[in-house]
Amino acid sequence: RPTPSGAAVPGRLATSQGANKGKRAVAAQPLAASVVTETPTLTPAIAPAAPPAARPPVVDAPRRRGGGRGAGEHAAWKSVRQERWEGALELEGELPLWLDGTYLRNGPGLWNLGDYGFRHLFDGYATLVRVSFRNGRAVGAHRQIESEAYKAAREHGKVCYREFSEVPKSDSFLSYVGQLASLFSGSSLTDNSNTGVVRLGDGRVLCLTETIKGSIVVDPDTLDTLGKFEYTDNLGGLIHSAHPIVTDTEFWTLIPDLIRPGYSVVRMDAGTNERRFVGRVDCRGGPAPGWVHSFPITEHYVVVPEMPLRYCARNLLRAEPTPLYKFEWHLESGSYMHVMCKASGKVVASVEVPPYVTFHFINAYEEVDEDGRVTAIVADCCEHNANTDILDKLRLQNLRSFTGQDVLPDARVGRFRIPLDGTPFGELEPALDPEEHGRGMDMCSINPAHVGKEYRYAYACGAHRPCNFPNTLTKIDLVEKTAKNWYEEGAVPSEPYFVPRPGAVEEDDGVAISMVSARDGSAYALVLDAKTFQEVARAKFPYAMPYGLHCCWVPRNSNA
Ligand SMILES: CC1=C(/C=C/C(C)=C/C=C/C(C)=C/C=C/C=C(C)/C=C/C=O)C(C)(C)CCC1
Ligand SMILES: [Fe+2]
Repeated sequence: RPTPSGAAVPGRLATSQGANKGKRAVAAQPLAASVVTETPTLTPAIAPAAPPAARPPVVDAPRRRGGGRGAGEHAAWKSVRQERWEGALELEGELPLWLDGTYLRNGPGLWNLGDYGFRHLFDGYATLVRVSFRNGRAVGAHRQIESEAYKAAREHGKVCYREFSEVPKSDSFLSYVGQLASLFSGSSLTDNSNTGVVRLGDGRVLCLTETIKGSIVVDPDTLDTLGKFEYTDNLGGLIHSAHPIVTDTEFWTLIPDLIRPGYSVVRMDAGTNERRFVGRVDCRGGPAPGWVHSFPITEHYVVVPEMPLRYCARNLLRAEPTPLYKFEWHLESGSYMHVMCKASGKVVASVEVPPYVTFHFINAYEEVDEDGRVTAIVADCCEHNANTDILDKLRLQNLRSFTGQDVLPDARVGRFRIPLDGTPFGELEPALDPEEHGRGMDMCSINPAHVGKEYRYAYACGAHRPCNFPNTLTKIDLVEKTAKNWYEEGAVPSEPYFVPRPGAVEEDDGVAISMVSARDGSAYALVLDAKTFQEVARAKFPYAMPYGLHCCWVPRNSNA
């Protein structure tokens, strides 16, 4: 059945119009009636292509369908029920009039294929959420990203590409051999771009995951999938950091080399599709590079982390997930931080540091002496006390079965100090007492004007214990070493994304926006005054929204 923009949504879809009827909803611009393309209650979010009996079994072991409407299961961990929606949002509070643009949030919002439920949070097919703010009003929308992986799953009713923990099930030995061959070429890896979303300096908006082929261009207004972002260089590689550093003029990323353990540091100018090789970092430990989900830069340097949680080619090939999925823990291999000069591509420091586990770097900056010489690099991250347990805690079964016990592993703001004077060791210490943010710490943002520079404030998810997942929003003051926390019983907030007020001078002059999935099944975009960390408004979606990961901000007419 065609949706308003003409896209076909498969199968048994009821189109209910006027989802906001009877509510105090205000549209930013006259909109056609808001449209929900919704599946009937309790049906899978994607319909299998044929009745299950007519097809070979797609599960290796019976698994209760996840994402159902079971009592006690939080809406944050249930699949989004509609392919797409758009409409005016009901407002509580007053939005600042200067807030003029679109907040985008990406994340794995669909964890079911028919009766088959995925295992891990990171497996879900990408759901892109938009909240556009104008004249004190808000319009919301969401849409599934049309990756090849998602389209194939929708068509065949089964996993067709290698996801974070899910792999296609071979129905014959021949197809198994075919899958192995395709793995080496990278063609069986997913392009399900469910992790990040960034606005490039030239205005294009990219959704990303860790496969290079999973870089997908979307339209920030319609949420249409516009196509693959084709890198026109010959740098090759299958995977890269899910979090490039993007500024108005450039894009930096890391490409791990799994054959000859190391990383290529590459840079792409805004307005082009061509990455250029800047330099290479050889790993100090083995047998493979450490996982580089993200990394930080400073004004003159790129910081390349090498943590003992390392990629594992064997695990990439496995048919069943291992305890650490595509990775392995190699404590004996050591933990390192490398620093590369952006201009020369030379490695200017490579130090051993205490063991660490991090997915998200917060920021980095240069420490200078009284003569203006750079003496050290300071790099901050959300650090999981060198404990990989967090990956297991993010299995959907664990997320859905909160019993009131405090099971979220402790995390902190880990501050590395990397001396540039040839000293072989670097330091890693907490930047503030982790009790300030409930010993939960991940999904961070900062004022974009401070990327690579000294900074004072970071916004992240923290914990109000007992909990099984970060359940607060926290504003960290790295100078005072204190935190301000937002908490609402039963709420699961996503990354608080800092949006500066145009013309702002102070670092925390702006708002922090987070999408919250509430316990009662409602969902809203929460707007906090970044200075006071008090709520200024919430814009409510008329349906439940699953948890999501990372965000970006597209100012209005930023391309005009
Ligand atoms: C690793 C490979 C792949 C997929 C990687 C993906 C989808 C990684 C996603 C990582 C994320 C979202 C990390 C977020 C961490 C958040 C934490 C720890 C929050 C903690 C709260 O306290 C494939 C693309 C599937 C294939 C190649 C290898
Ligand atoms: Fe991430």
